[in-house]
Order: sequence, then C-alpha cells, then structure tokens
Amino acid sequence: MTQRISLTRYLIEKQRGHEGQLAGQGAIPPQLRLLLEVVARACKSISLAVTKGALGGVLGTAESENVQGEIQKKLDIIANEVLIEANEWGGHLAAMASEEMEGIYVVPNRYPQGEYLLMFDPLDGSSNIDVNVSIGTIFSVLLKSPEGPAVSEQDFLQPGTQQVAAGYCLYGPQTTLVLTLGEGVAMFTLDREQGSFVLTQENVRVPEDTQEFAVNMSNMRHWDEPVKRYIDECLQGKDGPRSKDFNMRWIASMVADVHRILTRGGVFMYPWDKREPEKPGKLRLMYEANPMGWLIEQAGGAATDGKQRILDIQPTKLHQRVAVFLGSKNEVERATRYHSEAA
Ligand SMILES: O=P(O)(O)OC[C@H]1O[C@](O)(COP(=O)(O)O)[C@@H](O)[C@@H]1O
Ligand SMILES: [Mg+2]
Ligand SMILES: [Mg+2]
Repeated sequence: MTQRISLTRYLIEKQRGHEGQLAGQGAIPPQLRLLLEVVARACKSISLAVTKGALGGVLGTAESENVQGEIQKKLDIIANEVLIEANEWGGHLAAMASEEMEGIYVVPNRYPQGEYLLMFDPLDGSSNIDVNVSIGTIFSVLLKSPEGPAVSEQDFLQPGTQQVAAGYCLYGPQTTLVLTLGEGVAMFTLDREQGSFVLTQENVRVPEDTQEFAVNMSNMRHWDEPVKRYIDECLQGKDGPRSKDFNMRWIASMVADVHRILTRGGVFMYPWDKREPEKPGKLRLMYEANPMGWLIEQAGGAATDGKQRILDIQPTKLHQRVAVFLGSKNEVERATRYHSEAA
C-alpha cells in the first residue's frame, strides 16, 4: 500500500531537510512549519463552517463594509476571525494583515512574538458563498525585517519575491490545500474522517500552452486595446490568427480559477478597466496576486500585470490593487507582449 503523507509529516520532513521520499527539498525553520500547520488548521475550521452553510447560519450579508468599500458577507468576517484567533497566540507571528481589515493586526503583547508576517484573503470569491459555488482562503508569508523592534505596515511592503511560503485552501467538492515553499507546488486533500490534509500531488506543472481563458467578458467594453486584441483573437478561433478554438471558464472565485489552471492549464486575467480608471485593477497585490503569482510561477507558469512580473512589484500600500494576467506561460507572455507593442 502506498504510504499516505499528511501535511504534518510533509512539513516535518521539510523541517528536517529530509533526503528520502521527499528528496531534494530544503529545510524550513520550525516556526514556519508551526505557522503553516496553524493556517491549515484554521482552513479546516473554515471548511467546516462553509459545509454547514444555511444550517450553520454562515450565509448572507453582514451589516458592514470592508476597507475596500465592499459589503462584507458573514463568512468573510467569520473566516477572518478564525485565522486571527488560530494564529495570534502561537508565538510564530509578529503581525497579520487581511483584505478584511484596514490596518495590520499586531500580535498582542500578552502572547510571545515571532518573526513572521501573515497576509490573507480570508474568503476569496465572496459573491459565490450564498450560491454554493467553490470559494477559498489565500495566504502569503513574509519575514519581518530584523531591524526595528516594533512591527509596522512598512514591514509588509515587500515584493512578492520575498515570500517564504504561499498557498490557498479551496472549499469545493473537495477541500484542497495548495502550498509552495519556493521549491515547486504540492497539493493536499482534506480527509474528513481523519481530519488531516493528505498529500495528493507533488510537482504540479502548468502546461505552457492552452486553449482556455478565464476573464469576466461583461467588462470587455471597458478594457484597454491590448486586452481586447488578445481576447478577440481567441474568440476568432480556428479562423483567426491563433488558428485554434478557445474555450472560456469564469468561476468568479480567483481561487477556483487558479486551481483549474494548476490542474489543467489556462490563462486567467483581471485587467485594468475604465470603470475605476484610478485603480490599477480589481484584485489585491498582497493577498491575491502575489501568492497566486508565486504558485503559478513555481508550477512553470507566468504572472504579470500586463507590463511586468507581479512578483517584482514594490508595494507602496497594504491594500494595493493590481491588474493580473497569470497561467500558461506562452499565453501570459503573449498578452504581456501585446501591452508592450501598444505602448
Ligand atoms: O465579480 P467579478 O468582477 O467577476 O470578480 C470576480 C473576482 O473577484 C474576486 O471574487 C475578488 O475576491 P474577494 O471575493 O476576496 O473580494 C475574485 O476571487 C474573482 O476572480
Ligand atoms: Mg479575493
Ligand atoms: Mg475576500
């Protein structure tokens, strides 16, 4: 019988820099292992709340707005609280930042302080919560700079290349946790009877070419020319310059669209558009684009904002927005090239 590898064992073996079954993987510090185990445990609780749905009273809208001016769903708030409560006392973190909170959350001084910074989109795909479509949690981990005793928002403003771990948990027909520590991408499936995440795929790869794109087509009239050109060529199919037919998928949960791309390839885009011209895009750099961009790169794909690699962007504020093009390498490079040709 093939031996099942739990997330706990996977991380412990990473910590040991194990050379056997998981050969070639580097070591991770114990504090980072602890942090990831806690995030996974929090995701298990969120998964349980999601599964209960109307029976658990978690559906529907709260009476509040988040910092982005978006109406919060009850589950946005619940997931945020679960992640904070699970992580604040463990001694591995200095502070957390969330799409749902205006400022950073510094670990209270009644708890031991750690050196890591955790960022999350506690519930991605909020518009899908009440309609029973896949949603998820996205997370990214940075190290606090050793200089300066007090942690501040400035500590979080590091480019995506500085991430030490990133991943997401998808609450779909299965609950799947997807993780990178900078040496490829691994997927774990939640075994509900055992209550543990089990390694179900390693060395996830995104094919370089694809015939499937994901974009919210209803925004087409608001897009810039390079995006219109790219999509228009896809829509022309076999008769157009691409000489092949394209399929389209748009789940409206980035986490589920990215999971499909990690599973079978594709290109995902949420470009800048004219509806809110002062904002670079809808998605958030720190909680969505950076972790997803790194996962996609680690699986052999690419991620840009149409002009430059997402991971190289120097953030200037916590809730910064960004245009996103990610997925199969050759398609992302093509869409990015169309931007530079139009410049
Ligand atoms: O509703 P739209 O404009 O198609 O946007 C969908 C996008 O918005 C998001 O839901 C934004 O994330 P949140 O639900 O965390 O705000 C993405 O997951 C998704 O790709
Ligand atoms: Mg989101
Ligand atoms: Mg969200």
